[in-house]
Amino acid sequence: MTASIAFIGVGNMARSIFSGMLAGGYPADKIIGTSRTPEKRDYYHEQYGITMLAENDLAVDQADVVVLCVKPAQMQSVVEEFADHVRGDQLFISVAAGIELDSLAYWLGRSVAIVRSMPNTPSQLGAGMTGLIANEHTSPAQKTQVSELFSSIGHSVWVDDEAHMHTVTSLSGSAPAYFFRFLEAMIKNGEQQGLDEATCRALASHAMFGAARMVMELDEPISQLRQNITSPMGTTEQALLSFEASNIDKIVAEAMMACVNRSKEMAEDFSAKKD
Ligand SMILES: NC(=O)C1=CN([C@@H]2O[C@H](COP(=O)(O)OP(=O)(O)OC[C@H]3O[C@@H](n4cnc5c(N)ncnc54)[C@H](OP(=O)(O)O)[C@@H]3O)[C@@H](O)[C@H]2O)C=CC1
Ligand SMILES: O=C(O)[C@@H]1CCC=N1
Repeated sequence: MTASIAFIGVGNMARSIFSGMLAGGYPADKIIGTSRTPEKRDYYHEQYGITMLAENDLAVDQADVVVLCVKPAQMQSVVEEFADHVRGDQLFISVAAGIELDSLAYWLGRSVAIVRSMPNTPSQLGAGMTGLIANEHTSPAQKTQVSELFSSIGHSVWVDDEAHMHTVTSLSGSAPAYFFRFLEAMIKNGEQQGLDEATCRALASHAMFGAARMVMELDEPISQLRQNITSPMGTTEQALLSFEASNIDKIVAEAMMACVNRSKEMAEDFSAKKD
């Protein structure tokens, strides 16, 4: 039987997940979303055909699976408000950065299956990547259910140590934004060289897409794929030398560690253990 799934907080990430699910054939009448904003409720209902509710507790009452999609700072108050409605047979999935399984369990107030996930927005195109970790109350069947859900909108990996979720955030959750920023810089320079924005966008994004496909589909070291483009005394070599002169490894490592450190800070700031 198809599970009823409630998304608590319909924003960018929830929309990315359920629109990917709908595109993959998940029935709209099995998806519930919540929002405090009447216009958003009307819009999402009309646009996607899903049920939209103002009350989180009513959504929880009707759901087999509850996906927690509010901002980390809002998670405690949102969860505590509906905690009285939680049933032991439900499965909770959080997408929030930094929020730990123990904190979620504490706020939910009972022994229940909880999966912490770190998805990303390409999920809306079925091209997502999600890191997952489950608490001790999650059964193998529930883990399979979660794998199937995230596989329907892309790929997923389970990690065995919750600390690795910070790394997952820096490698895939936040990473689409790094690549958007890189593309923005490339397009800006292409325009400065005289090409129009649309042409620059097409050229650079297809280069990024093709490169990503080569990495995923060819069984070759990435360094080899790079060298195959880099003719001695050619153009690519000059571009790469420029990156090295700016110490690209250091730039990227600093950005990723800034992401990881913020994720750790959020875990500390929004931990139930601080109550
Ligand atoms: N964006 C991304 O790429 C990723 C985000 N995440 C995680 O996803 C979560 C959501 O992020 P994102 O989607 O970007 O944020 P958004 O601000 O886009 O979405 C959060 C939504 O929560 C709703 N909300 C807030 N309070 C309540 C409430 N009491 N009841 C019901 N709904 C509520 C808001 O809608 P309204 O005000 O209308 O109620 C808002 O649209 C975060 O925890 C983030 O860490 C994880 C991976 C990637
Ligand atoms: O920026 C954030 O905090 C969220 C988590 C990963 C992507 N967006």
